[in-house]
Amino acid sequence: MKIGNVESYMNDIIAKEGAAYAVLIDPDEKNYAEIAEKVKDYADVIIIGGSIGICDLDKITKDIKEITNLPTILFPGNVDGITKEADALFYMTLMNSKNTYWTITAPTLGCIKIKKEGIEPIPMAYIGIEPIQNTAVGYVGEVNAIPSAKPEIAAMYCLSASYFGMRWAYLEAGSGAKFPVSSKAIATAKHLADINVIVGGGIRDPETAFEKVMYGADVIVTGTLTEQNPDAVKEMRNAIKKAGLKKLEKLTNL
Ligand SMILES: CC(C)=CCC/C(C)=C/CC/C(C)=C/CC/C(C)=C/COP(=O)(O)OP(=O)(O)O
Ligand SMILES: O=P(O)(O)OC[C@@H](O)CO
Ligand SMILES: [Mg+2]
Repeated sequence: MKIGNVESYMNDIIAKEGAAYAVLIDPDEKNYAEIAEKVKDYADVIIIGGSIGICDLDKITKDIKEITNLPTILFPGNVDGITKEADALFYMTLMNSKNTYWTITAPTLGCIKIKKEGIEPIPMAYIGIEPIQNTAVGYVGEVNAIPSAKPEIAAMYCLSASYFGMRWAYLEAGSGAKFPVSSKAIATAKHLADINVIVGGGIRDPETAFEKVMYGADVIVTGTLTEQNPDAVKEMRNAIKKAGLKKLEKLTNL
């Protein structure tokens, strides 16, 4: 399967800047247009999705695209999270769900529409990490949460995902998580698996974002922070890019 434009764009940013910044906009958020306006100059991509969504996704996605002029990637909470207005979609399997609906059936039920609408699928292993069990995604996705004290289990899922041919793994603590995915889990995953690692859930300040990138995160996602305070996006971007370049320097000086 060939790599599409949005995925190549993300790979280029990661190669040149060491890390990319994805702002999650929940289409259920009433002030999505205001958020889009405020983040457009600082996010690299906008990911659009909600874990319990009843909204006019076509219009909202079109509006966000027009306002930001950034690549939009769907982050579907179910088969109703697909719209032709988006540039790409995380074709995701919730790898450690107890219910096969979330590991294989939901994406499969969506794949023909994704093909028909010409949306670029980005294969992604979506991996739920403690404290995801206390968040909407953990509940809806019936996740068998990986203990935060067991980074090697998270890393094992990333290696497995890479052997399944996935190019992206999303270590997810859950939207609004009390604490983010551990840096040890990120570093262990990057050490073990040749896969791009997205980290999201509970990242509320630039210092945390900086640390997660230094430990290996290729993409940082913020949703709650930038929904509540879109202006935070500027210092988040600065921290992510500063860490990204530092990480690249370290790698080239090996
Ligand atoms: C690829 C296709 C068509 C479907 C995949 C469907 C799968 C596997 C979904 C995984 C389970 C799930 C509920 C994912 C939701 C991901 C998401 C949009 C998280 C963000 O949720 P928020 O809306 O920010 O959380 P709150 O509801 O707490 O605000
Ligand atoms: O809302 P936050 O906690 O930033 O989490 C973002 C994303 O990982 C949610 O799926
Ligand atoms: Mg939400």
